[in-house]
Amino acid sequence: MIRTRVKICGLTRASDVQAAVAAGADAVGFVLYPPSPRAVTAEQAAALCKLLPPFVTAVGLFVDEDPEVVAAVIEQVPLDLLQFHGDEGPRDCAGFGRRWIKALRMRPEIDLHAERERYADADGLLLDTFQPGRAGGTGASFDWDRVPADLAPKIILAGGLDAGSVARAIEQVRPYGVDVSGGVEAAKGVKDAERIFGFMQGVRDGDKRR
Ligand SMILES: O=C(O)c1ccccc1N[C@@H]1O[C@H](COP(=O)(O)O)[C@@H](O)[C@H]1O
Repeated sequence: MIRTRVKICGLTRASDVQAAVAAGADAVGFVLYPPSPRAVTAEQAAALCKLLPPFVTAVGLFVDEDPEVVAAVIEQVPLDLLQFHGDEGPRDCAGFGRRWIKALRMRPEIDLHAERERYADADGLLLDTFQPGRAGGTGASFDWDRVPADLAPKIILAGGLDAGSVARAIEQVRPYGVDVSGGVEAAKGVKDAERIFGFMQGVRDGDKRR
């Protein structure tokens, strides 16, 4: 059985990191984008990374950040993977000597095959809902029929997922991984352990059907 990998994003508290790890998350995400209500400083992210056991990936999320700032953050925070969630081009993403994924917001006109070619060196393509004026983390989903089946092994599906929808999403899209933020929160930046566990159960249910 193929196991869908899970990233829980937007963690700001030690207890939430511990809940994500206990529930079996493969990766946790720290939002290093100051305008986000889920933003953490590099100091906070470094402290939260210390709570991670081996085999759990630390992901740093950036949105059109100054490369010097990204470089300074990764000096300070032991991030395993960088997530670029803005309009960064492939060369912007590749210049840090770290593995990276590129978030693509599902604009109406997006050509995912062209984006796959453009970001051929990415370790994954994260698909998030497009809402004008929003960088991401909208809590809204998009039409999963728009994801071509041949791209699925490279796709991390995001956007409005929660315990109630993730099994269906996995069954339909068969992505490499799923990513959730708002769907496991009690309030922005405050995760809810029960919702995290419910989400992981949903992933396991989806895996039985994929
Ligand atoms: O979480 C944020 O505040 C955020 C801000 C800017 C860009 C991306 C952000 N979050 C990412 O958005 C997707 C979907 O989140 P949600 O489940 O719909 O709330 C996910 O990759 C978050 O990491």
